[in-house]
Amino acid sequence: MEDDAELFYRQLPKVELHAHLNGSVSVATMERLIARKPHLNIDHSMTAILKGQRRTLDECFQVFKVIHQLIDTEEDLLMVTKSVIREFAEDGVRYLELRSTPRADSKTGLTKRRYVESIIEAIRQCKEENVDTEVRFLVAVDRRNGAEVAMETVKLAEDYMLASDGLVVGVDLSGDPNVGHGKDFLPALQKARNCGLKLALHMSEVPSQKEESELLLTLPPDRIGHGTFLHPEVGGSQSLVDRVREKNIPLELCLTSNVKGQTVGSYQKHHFPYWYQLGHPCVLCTDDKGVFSTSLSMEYQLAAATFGLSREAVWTLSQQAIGCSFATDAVRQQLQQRWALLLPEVFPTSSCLHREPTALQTCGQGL
Ligand SMILES: CNc1ncnc2c1ncn2[C@@H]1O[C@H](COP(=O)(O)O)[C@@H](O)[C@H]1O
Ligand SMILES: [Zn+2]
Repeated sequence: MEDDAELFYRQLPKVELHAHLNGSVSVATMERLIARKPHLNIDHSMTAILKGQRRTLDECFQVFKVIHQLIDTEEDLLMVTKSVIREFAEDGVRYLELRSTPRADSKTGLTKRRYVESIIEAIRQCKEENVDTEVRFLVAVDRRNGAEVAMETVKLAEDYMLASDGLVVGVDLSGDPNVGHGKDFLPALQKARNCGLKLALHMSEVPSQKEESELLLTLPPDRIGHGTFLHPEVGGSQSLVDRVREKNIPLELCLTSNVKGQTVGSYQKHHFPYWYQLGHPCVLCTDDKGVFSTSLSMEYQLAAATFGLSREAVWTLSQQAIGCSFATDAVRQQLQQRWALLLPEVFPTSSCLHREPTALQTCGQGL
């Protein structure tokens, strides 16, 4: 049975800005994939990290390798993408930016182009089927594949930005942070920027990336993934923090991912409050809801419980995420209207709407 808090967090309209497609596959969908490919001898313990379990970041990347074996045809991609979109919508996500690394597979005939097209097709089908969430796509550059592939990926993203009716909106830089150096990707990322693609870059996910982060900030990125080790208290620097603040670059923060992947020691030690207290734009995200066995509702609930956020503060947090999205102004406006309409539904009877004007002002902030 869903308790009152769970209901609140699920009903809360939410924006998901940091979700890797293949990391977001649910147990139910995994079951279907495993049944399709029994010869691979894969079981669930190899595709997800359950409650209370931890893995090193290295081990997390092994999990992705297993998942990639299960998703290697256009048909798999279409099915997986549609399921992931539906699950986010069921969890109350009303705007979703999915990201994924184009892969080719000579055994199945999958090409990088067909990879991207399958995802675009899934997004279109969900729209036709009235799945209640607006979806955009970021094409991911995997740092493990080097500079040349990064440039090809950006070209692919550029082509589909023009050929997808605005569904492809940006480029992500991700992959094992201990592999490769950001400087190798600067030309590709600069090219992406110049042709109008937005940049969402994983930065300072591990402590050794300080110099790389300084370099990537010169672009600058439009959003930062994790940014776990940017601030001086954890070995980053004040000048990094100052630059992120000057440019007002939103942070995509993924609590469960960071704790389960052991880049952060505990929920209490997460960098969310550091940035939140500065009034810096922070967006709660899942990263890999399948691999880390989480949902965006759970992430909001966890952040509220760990850092003592009121429901009004949680509402403001979810609403501010609209402004951090890569959607057009028109879509952002529609989302703002949607949030305004949903406010009384999420805060019934005892809501801030019915309280003293001061509470109303706090609650309606930015509407
Ligand atoms: C845990 N923290 C993380 N840090 C860096 N990159 C990550 C990641 N989680 C996922 N990815 C990136 O996303 C890919 C899986 O989705 P796609 O196959 O692209 O859909 C991973 O292989 C990795 O490159
Ligand atoms: Zn990520």
